[in-house]
Amino acid sequence: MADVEAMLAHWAERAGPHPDGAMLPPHHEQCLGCGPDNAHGHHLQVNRRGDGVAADHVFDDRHVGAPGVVHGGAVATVLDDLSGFLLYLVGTPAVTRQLTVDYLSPVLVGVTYRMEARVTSREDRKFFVAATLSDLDGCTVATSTAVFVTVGVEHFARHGAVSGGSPTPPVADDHRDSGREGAVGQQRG
Ligand SMILES: CCCCCCCCCCCC(=O)SCCNC(=O)CCNC(=O)[C@H](O)C(C)(C)COP(=O)(O)OP(=O)(O)OC[C@H]1O[C@@H](n2cnc3c(N)ncnc32)[C@H](O)[C@@H]1OP(=O)(O)O
Repeated sequence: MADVEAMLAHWAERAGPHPDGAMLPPHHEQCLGCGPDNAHGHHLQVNRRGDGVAADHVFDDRHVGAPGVVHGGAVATVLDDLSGFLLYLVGTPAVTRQLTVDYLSPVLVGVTYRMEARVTSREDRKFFVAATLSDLDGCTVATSTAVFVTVGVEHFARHGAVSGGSPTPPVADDHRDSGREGAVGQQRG
């Protein structure tokens, strides 16, 4: 197991509070959605906007599915990752338990899209999220809903380290966590 203390420090460094409009920190440097050091990543830059989060994003040739059209998995990746920035507003680490994407129109390579996500409700350790991906004319091309489940930072320490560079390879372990985990963060709203 990676160092839980290091993971706690990683979370504490990022947890905020973050004022309205502030750019939010990446989940970690190698994150596929937002990590600045992931050569294959989307490099999302996400800001707090009121009670939600927002980002502008341009998909490139690495993300293509049908010619000129962004792969649905890439669309799901950025919607998931953007939704995962809400944990900084909720105030606790959390992971996606379910993600549902509606693909309304083709998402195009090389076009700027505006993404927004917000928490729609909370219930015990779960929070429910809605997100949209729209073009700059305001036409929504994809939407998602997600269920996030709050976890303790030890959840992340089970499978690898978060400090910069290549992630530590996972240890042989149960792929599933045992029992319910407590969240460590302060609830902020
Ligand atoms: C250091 C910081 C770095 C911070 C880094 C943050 C990174 C974020 C990155 C972006 C997001 C990601 O990619 S996250 C990575 C992808 N996601 C994951 O790896 C999660 C994999 N899943 C798990 O590990 C596990 O399912 C847990 C730990 C989340 C929970 O396990 P569990 O305790 O056994 O519980 P489980 O059966 O899964 O159910 C959890 C609750 O969800 C409910 N539930 C399940 N599906 C639904 C549903 N469709 N609608 C309503 N509720 C649902 C269940 O009823 C239950 O409610 P109730 O009984 O409680 O009422």
